[in-house]
Amino acid sequence: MPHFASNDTGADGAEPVIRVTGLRNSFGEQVIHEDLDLEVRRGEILGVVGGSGTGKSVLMRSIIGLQTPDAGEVRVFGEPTLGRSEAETVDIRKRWGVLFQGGALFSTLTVAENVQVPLREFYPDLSLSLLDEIASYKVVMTGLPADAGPKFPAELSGGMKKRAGLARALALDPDLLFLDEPTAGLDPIGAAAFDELTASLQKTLGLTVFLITHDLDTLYAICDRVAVLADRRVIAVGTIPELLALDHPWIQEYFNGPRGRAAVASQKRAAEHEPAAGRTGDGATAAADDRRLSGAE
Ligand SMILES: Nc1ncnc2c1ncn2[C@@H]1O[C@H](COP(=O)(O)OP(=O)(O)OP(=O)(O)O)[C@@H](O)[C@H]1O
Repeated sequence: MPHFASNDTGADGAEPVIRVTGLRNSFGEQVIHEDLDLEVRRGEILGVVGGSGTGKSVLMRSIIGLQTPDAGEVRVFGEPTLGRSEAETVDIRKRWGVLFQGGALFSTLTVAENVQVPLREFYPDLSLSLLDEIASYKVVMTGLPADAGPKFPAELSGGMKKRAGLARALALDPDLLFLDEPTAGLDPIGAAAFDELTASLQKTLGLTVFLITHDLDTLYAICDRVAVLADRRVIAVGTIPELLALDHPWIQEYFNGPRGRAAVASQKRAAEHEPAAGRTGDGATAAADDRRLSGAE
């Protein structure tokens, strides 16, 4: 069950899990974010979109403390995270998991050892047998075959690597999950399977998910709301119908362009023909998806 600090639930019970206010990031002369605000609500999957280089990953890195902004405030679970030491934020960092772009697995470690990295970092006294047990559980939870644990990343397909990265992100039973372009590089069937896994885990584990993506199918299939980055800030946040009602050229081009129309058509087909196996399914097809993933990549 997600747990929250006493001060992170407002009077309406909807205090955001992440609140970014007035964020500014720059690299030399290049200003990436200026006065950026964003809130991520408890229990939602928030998709984060924007053109290449608009600063989606830098935003995520600012939230998780890998990038020090020039200005602004970041609160996670109601606690400020900027300007605080690793020791001061350890209780917050334990409560999130991150799947970096490309999986970012350590190539010299097995899948099981990769999953154990955050466990060893935050719980150095865990016994080897418990580490193994938790890793095995997380591997299976993400739809990988049980024998994937002793394998090295180089022995895995692209889809399996993503699942291994997800297993590592879930190692600490987080409340909050960051996914940076999780379906990039996957074929459409593998991407659909990964979306379904994300939605299923989000629901089962009660996760809040911050999901950076370029994949319109993912947005339509599993995101509750979408935040749009442009002009150095978040220009809009809302459901896709809410965004479509806005008269912003990038938003209109993005959602109503050929790829956007194809994503809508694909959603309609899935709803008409395969309601249980569409990209918002309940995970019942995970085994079949996994077989396809393994075979397809
Ligand atoms: N460590 C860094 N040093 C200098 N510039 C950086 C650094 N990290 C990111 N940038 C620059 O910041 C900008 C935003 O990068 P970021 O990776 O956040 O974009 P993005 O929106 O995630 O892009 P994409 O969709 O292509 O992944 C880019 O112009 C990038 O070159």
